Amino acid sequence: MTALTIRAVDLHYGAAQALRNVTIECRPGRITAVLGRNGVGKSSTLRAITGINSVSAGDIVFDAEALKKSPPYKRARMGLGYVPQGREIFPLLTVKENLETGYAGLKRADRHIPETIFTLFPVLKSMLGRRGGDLSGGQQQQLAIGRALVTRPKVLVLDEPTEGIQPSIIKDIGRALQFLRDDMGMTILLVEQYLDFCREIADDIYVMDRGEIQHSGPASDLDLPEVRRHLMV
Ligand SMILES: Nc1ncnc2c1ncn2[C@@H]1O[C@H](COP(=O)(O)OP(=O)(O)OP(=O)(O)O)[C@@H](O)[C@H]1O
Repeated sequence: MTALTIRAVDLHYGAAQALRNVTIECRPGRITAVLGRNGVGKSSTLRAITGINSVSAGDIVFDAEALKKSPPYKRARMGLGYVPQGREIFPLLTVKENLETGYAGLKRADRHIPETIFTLFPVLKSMLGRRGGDLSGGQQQQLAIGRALVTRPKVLVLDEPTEGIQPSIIKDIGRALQFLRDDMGMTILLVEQYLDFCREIADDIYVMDRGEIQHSGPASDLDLPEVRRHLMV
């Protein structure tokens, strides 16, 4: 099982500072959730982890190795899977072809779609030949998670997996993430605005406000009024 640590990270967009001294410990084989309103820096945190955005201070430590300036494709090859906000499905490719885009960093022998993906999300199997753009938002989210799983990640990071999705599919996604943690030992980090979802599935919860971590602790022991105060606009 693999640990992921975000250590004292600052991130700037030009002169504007989006992250200030952000430290997050993702324990191996656990689900960590970062909660926060729109625009507080959740996506920036994940883009710093994946290497899409460079940090101006601090580092990301993956499996005891500091990633420094390692580019996104190398991080993916090390076992970092990413499910971006808005899903970023290729609308004109079929479901199967979307899944196969996950093959890029894999050895030839590993270039197949693990059956687990269809066990977790049976709808993908029945829609393999359909275009990504024809799927509902919830089905696209399942496809985006499936595509990340094709890369055989050790650590999976997800950007607002419940955004704009109907409750029954949110439940399916929650169950899938718990299965990946409990049965596959995966380390999972998700950023969210939806408190109840995080309380249900996460082991550790961090609360972010204005680019800083304001609060953190085990999900079983949350100071709910304090968390809600940070989530209110
Ligand atoms: N590419 C960019 N250039 C300049 N500023 C940016 C850029 N991306 C984000 N920001 C700013 O950085 C801050 C943090 O944005 P970020 O997207 O990380 O927040 P978020 O918590 O993920 O919000 P959301 O839920 O809306 O995605 C915001 O003030 C945002 O306007």
